[in-house]
This record gives sequence, structure tokens and C-alpha cells, in this order.
Amino acid sequence: MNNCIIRIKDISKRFGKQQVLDKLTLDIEKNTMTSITGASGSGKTTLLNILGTLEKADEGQIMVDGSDITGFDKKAVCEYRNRMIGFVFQAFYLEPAFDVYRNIEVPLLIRNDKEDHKRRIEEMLSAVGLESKIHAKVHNLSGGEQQRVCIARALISKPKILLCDEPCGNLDSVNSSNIVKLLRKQTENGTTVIMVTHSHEDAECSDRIVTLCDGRIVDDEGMR
Ligand SMILES: Nc1ncnc2c1ncn2[C@@H]1O[C@H](COP(=O)(O)OP(=O)(O)OP(=O)(O)O)[C@@H](O)[C@H]1O
Repeated sequence: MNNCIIRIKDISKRFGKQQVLDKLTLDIEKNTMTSITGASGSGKTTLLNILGTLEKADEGQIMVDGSDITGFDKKAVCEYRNRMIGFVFQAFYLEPAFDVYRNIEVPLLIRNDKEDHKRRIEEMLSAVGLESKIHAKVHNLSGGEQQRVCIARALISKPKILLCDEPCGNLDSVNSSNIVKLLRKQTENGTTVIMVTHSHEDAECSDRIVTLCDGRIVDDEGMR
């Protein structure tokens, strides 16, 4: 694969005696959307968390954009997460006391990013179709709208890789379909999207579906 942004080689992970990932190898092409599916407990979230440096692999190597993230120290991990990674989770983790604008602004404030916040947030809200909700309190939004705020919050830092863990887990099928299309669209803007999902329907919208069983890849409907 020429245009590869992630190279996972022989990654293993155990929790206690349980082998959760077992010498897993996977290359992911830039600006594509890959779905990771598989039964409960097959290691999907663990794989995503290792890619996001929320967990550490016991063995193996992961090259992301040419750097070995398994060898990163604390400072490099922070830089990597800030510069490269956006996270979208099933449980939205929005701050209920803040309005939509402030929720999306949080990553810019944390990074002390001086660029024009208002313009960027307005652009981002327009991209996710929520311009009219800019000053709404997040608890007044529907589940689909809240997830769109999360996507805007994840994208505001212009990550190269968007890691999504069951982003539609709390949504009905119409909202799920809209969210998956929105995620897919980000591949046109220079973002590589990796989504963990139980839903075959949601996975079908991606370029590639990788299926795990007991921490190994058992099916790879690659780059259709
Ligand atoms: N921090 C942890 N400590 C101990 N065991 C863990 C930990 N995280 C995950 N596990 C175990 O590792 C296995 C794989 O978990 P993981 O969350 O990666 O699976 P999954 O495929 O994402 O499952 P699901 O679809 O149910 O979310 C599970 O048996 C889980 O209980």
C-alpha cells in the first residue's frame, strides 16, 4: 500500500491472562474510512485506544505518519494526540453547562490556539449542519445533534486521524446514517477515519471493513 498513514505490525495486548490483541498487523491508507467490526470483546476498542495512545501495546510496532508511536515518551504522546488525533465516542462527553460554541472552543483554549476562534467554529458548525444551534445548550440538543457537536469538537484541531468508537451507538438509524456520511465526508478534507461499530449497515458506508475475532483479523473487505 503506497499511501499508508498507519502501519500496525504484530501488535499484542494482554489484560491479565486474557490475550486481547494477538499479533495483529494492519496498514491503513491515508484519507480513507475504515470500519472495525467484530463480536463484543474481540478487541476493537483496545485497538482504537492503542492507536490513540490511551492504552499501550505489550508488543509490536505502530508507525503513524512515519513515527513509531509505541516508543513515544509522555511529551511526544501529548503532541501526537494534539496534532494528529481526534476522538469521537459513543457517550458524547460534552460539557452540559456550556453552549455548543464553548464546547467546540475547549480544544482551542487547551491548545492556546490564537487563530480566530469565532470564524473557525462557525465554519465547523456549518460543516456539520448546526449553524443555527451555535448558542444552544447541549442538553437541549437531540442525540444526533450532540454527536455532530462532538465531531465538530474533534475536527476543530484539524486532526489527521479521527478515531470513532461506536459513534452511532446511541442514535437511531436515520441519525446514524447521517453521522456516518458526515464522518465519511471528512476523508475528502485530508482526514483518515477509523470507526469501531457493531452495525453492519454503518460499516458498509466505509471504504474498508476489518473484522476482528479474539484479537485477530478474520476478515478484511479491503479498499472496495
Ligand atoms: N482495562 C481493562 N482491564 C481489563 N480487561 C479489559 C480492559 N479493557 C478491555 N478489557 C477486556 O478486553 C477484552 C476486549 O475489550 P474491548 O473493549 O477491546 O472489546 P470490544 O471488541 O471493543 O468489545 P465491545 O464491542 O463489547 O465494546 C474484553 O474482554 C474486555 O473485558
